[in-house]
Amino acid sequence: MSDTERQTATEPTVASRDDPLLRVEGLTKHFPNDEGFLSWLQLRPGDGDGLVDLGREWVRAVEDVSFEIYEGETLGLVGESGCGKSTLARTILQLIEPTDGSVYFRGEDLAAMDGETLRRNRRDIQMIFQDPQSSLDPRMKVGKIVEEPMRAHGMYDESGREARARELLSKVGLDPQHYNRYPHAFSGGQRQRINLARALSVNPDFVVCDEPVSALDVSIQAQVLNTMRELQAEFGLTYLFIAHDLSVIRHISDRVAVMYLGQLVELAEKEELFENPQHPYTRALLESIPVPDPRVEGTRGVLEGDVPSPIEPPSGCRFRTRCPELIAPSAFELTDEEWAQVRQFTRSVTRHSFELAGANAIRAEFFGPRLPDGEAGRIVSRAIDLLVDDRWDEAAALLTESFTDPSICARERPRYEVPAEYGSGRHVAECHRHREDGSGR
Ligand SMILES: Nc1ncnc2c1ncn2[C@@H]1O[C@H](COP(=O)(O)OP(=O)(O)OP(=O)(O)O)[C@@H](O)[C@H]1O
Repeated sequence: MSDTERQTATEPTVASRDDPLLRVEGLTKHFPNDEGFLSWLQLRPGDGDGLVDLGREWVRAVEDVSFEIYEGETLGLVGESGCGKSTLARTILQLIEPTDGSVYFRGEDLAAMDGETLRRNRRDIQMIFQDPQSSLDPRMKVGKIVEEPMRAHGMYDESGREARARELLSKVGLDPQHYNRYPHAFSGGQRQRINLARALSVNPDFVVCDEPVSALDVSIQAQVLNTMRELQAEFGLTYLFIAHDLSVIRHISDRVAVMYLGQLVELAEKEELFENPQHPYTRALLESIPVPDPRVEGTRGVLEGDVPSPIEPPSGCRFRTRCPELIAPSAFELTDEEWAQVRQFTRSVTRHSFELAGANAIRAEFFGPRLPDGEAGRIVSRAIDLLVDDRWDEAAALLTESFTDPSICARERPRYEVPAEYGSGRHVAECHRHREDGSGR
C-alpha cells in the first residue's frame, strides 16, 4: 500500500476529520463464572473483608475492544448470540462496570465522571432494548411512559411534558390521541415505537439500540428501521445498532463491526464489508444469510464446530478453532492441498468425527494416495498409529501440538488494517492472512 493509500485508509468515514462522539478503548468485561459447585469451592474467605480468589473462573465476555463512532452515523454491531454484544453495550453505558479499558463520550472518560456528571451525560445517551413488551410498564399509560425520562431529568413542566410526549408519539408514527392508552393495546412494532419516543424524549445525541427489531415480524422490521432512519436525520442522532441479523444491519448501518467471542474481528464501511469481506468469519456469516430465492433451500456455508467457551477462549485469533483458513506453521513446507488435508485430519481427530478403520483406510480417507513429505508426514503417520490403538486423545494432542499451536494464528492476536476497495474509510480485518498486505495496528 502506498503512503497516500495508507493515509486515506486511516481516515474516519463519516464527519471525517471531527473528533469521534464516542471512543471505546481496550474495553474488557469479565464476569465471575459462579455457576456450579467447583467455582464455589474455589472461593474462600480471605484475611480482609473480601474473598480470596483461588483460581476462580471468568467468563471473558468482552476482551480488548476498541472502536470509534462519529456524529450522525450508525455503527452496526453484528455477531452470533452470546458473542458479547449486549455486554459490550451495557459496559459502554456504564450500566455494568468494565474490567478494563475506557469509554470516552465527547472526549470525556465516562468511568471517571462523578455521579452527577454521569447522570447529565446519561441524558445524552439512551438505550432501547429488544423486547418492547417487557420494557414497558403495563400499568402505565403510554403518555406517562414517554414522559418518564423527562420527569426524571426535571425537563419541562407537566403540560410541557405532555405536549412533547404527544409530539413524539406522532414523530414515531403513532397517533397522539393514543396518549391515554395502555401498552397492551399496541402491537409489537408499535410498542417499539413507544420505546423510541421515550428514548428520544430527553433529546439524546447517542442511542444504543440492542436488537430493537429482532422480536418483530420481518414485514414490520423494515418499517421500524425506516422510522429510525428518519428520526436520526431529523434529530441528528448517532446510533450504535446491535443485531445478529446481517440483513437488518445492512439496512440501517453506515459502518459495520463484526464481533466473535468477545472481540471485534472486522470493521469497515457497510459496502466495503458486504462486498469485500476480509475476515473468514465475516465471509462465513455472509454465506449463511438465507438466500432470498424460493427455489434455493436453506442456508449455505454454515460454520463447522461450536463456538468455544468464553471461559477458555482460544489463544491468538479466537476464530482459529473454526477457521477454514488457518495458516500453516512456517516449520513445514506443505502445499496448500497438503495443509488442507492436515487441517481436516486434525479437526476430525479432535472431534472424534469418523469411525476407526485400519491405518491404510484412514490414510486413504484423509490423504489420498500419499502422505505429505518430511516431518509433517511422519507426525501424521504417528497420529494414525495412535488412532489404530484407539488412543484418540493422544493423537489429537500430537496433531494439535504439532500443527495448530505453532501456527501464527494460535500465537498472536491479529491486528491489521487493509486497503479498502469501496469508499475511503478504514478497513480493519483481524486475520493473519493480511500480515503482508495489511498494515499493523
Ligand atoms: N452476568 C453475567 N454473568 C456471567 N456471564 C455472563 C453474564 N452476562 C453475560 N454473560 C456471558 O457473557 C457472554 C456474552 O453474553 P452477551 O449477552 O453479552 O452476548 P450477546 O451477543 O448479546 O448474546 P444475545 O444476543 O444472545 O443476547 C455469554 O457467554 C454470556 O453467557
